[in-house]
Amino acid sequence: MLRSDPFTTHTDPVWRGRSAPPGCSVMCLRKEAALHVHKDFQPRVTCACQEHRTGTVGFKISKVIVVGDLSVGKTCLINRFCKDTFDKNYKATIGVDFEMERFEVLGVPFSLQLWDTAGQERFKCIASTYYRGAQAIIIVFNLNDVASLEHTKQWLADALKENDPSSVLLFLVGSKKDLSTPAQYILMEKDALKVAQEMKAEYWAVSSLTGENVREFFFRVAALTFEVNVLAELEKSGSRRIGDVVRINSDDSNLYLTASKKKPTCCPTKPGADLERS
Ligand SMILES: Nc1nc2c(ncn2[C@@H]2O[C@H](COP(=O)(O)OP(=O)(O)OP(=O)(O)O)[C@@H](O)[C@H]2O)c(=O)[nH]1
Repeated sequence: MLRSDPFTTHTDPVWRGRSAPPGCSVMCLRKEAALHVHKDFQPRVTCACQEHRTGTVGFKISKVIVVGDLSVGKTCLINRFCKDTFDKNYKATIGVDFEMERFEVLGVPFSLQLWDTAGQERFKCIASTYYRGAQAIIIVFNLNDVASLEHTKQWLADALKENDPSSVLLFLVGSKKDLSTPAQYILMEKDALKVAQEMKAEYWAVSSLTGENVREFFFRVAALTFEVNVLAELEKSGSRRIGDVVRINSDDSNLYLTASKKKPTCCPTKPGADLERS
């Protein structure tokens, strides 16, 4: 998320009512700001999970598509997260491929289906037939190739033709961070943030070679997608109960949260991990 002011409340549909965590004064999203770390799921969502009012969310598989120019590192990004592997040899994706990942968010099972799509022009028309029904779109560019950043707008436009722009979550991901010098990275980040702002996408910079930010990024995708699904379920069931925010402090930036420090008013606090891969 683009955060020009650390304490502003976001007004677009995804962020409405949620404040940026204190201390997050940077322009691009840092892992300290991640939802699952700071435990600022919307109160309605936390409460619904604790009261087992999440309907079919636990049985659902949410589709996430990964798009971007050829060779920007889409396959490597998914493989780093799902298999913890990295292949330095380039093998073009032909059409599409997908991986399933299971999580547990606030005690509720949740699955993501990560669709790796081909960046090569000749496979694009096959890949685009799989864009439909995505809950999140990840647009990848190479941090060392400015043209790949420029092309992200077209990738987004194509993906949005098949999806509802008002409800889909957007992520702009700069890849191959290990290949940038700090000075090069700062320059590219400036441009990337502008593009992310225009797209209303959350910006992340990752390296699949070193693994930097990869896990944090996908946990973030899972947490936000989960939250949107629970809210949709609550809308469907007409639930209007609002609970207090339950804040679970993690010792550091540890992703696995352990104990609740504050009890919500509407439901008992249940200690346990908030977001885990299973
Ligand atoms: N140094 C470095 N190289 C990377 C990184 N990610 C990917 N690569 C390399 O970049 C090349 C392309 O990676 P892929 O993941 O296959 O790219 P892709 O976007 O899936 O390509 P298409 O399938 O053609 O769309 C490979 O040689 C990878 O080893 C990274 O984080 N760091």
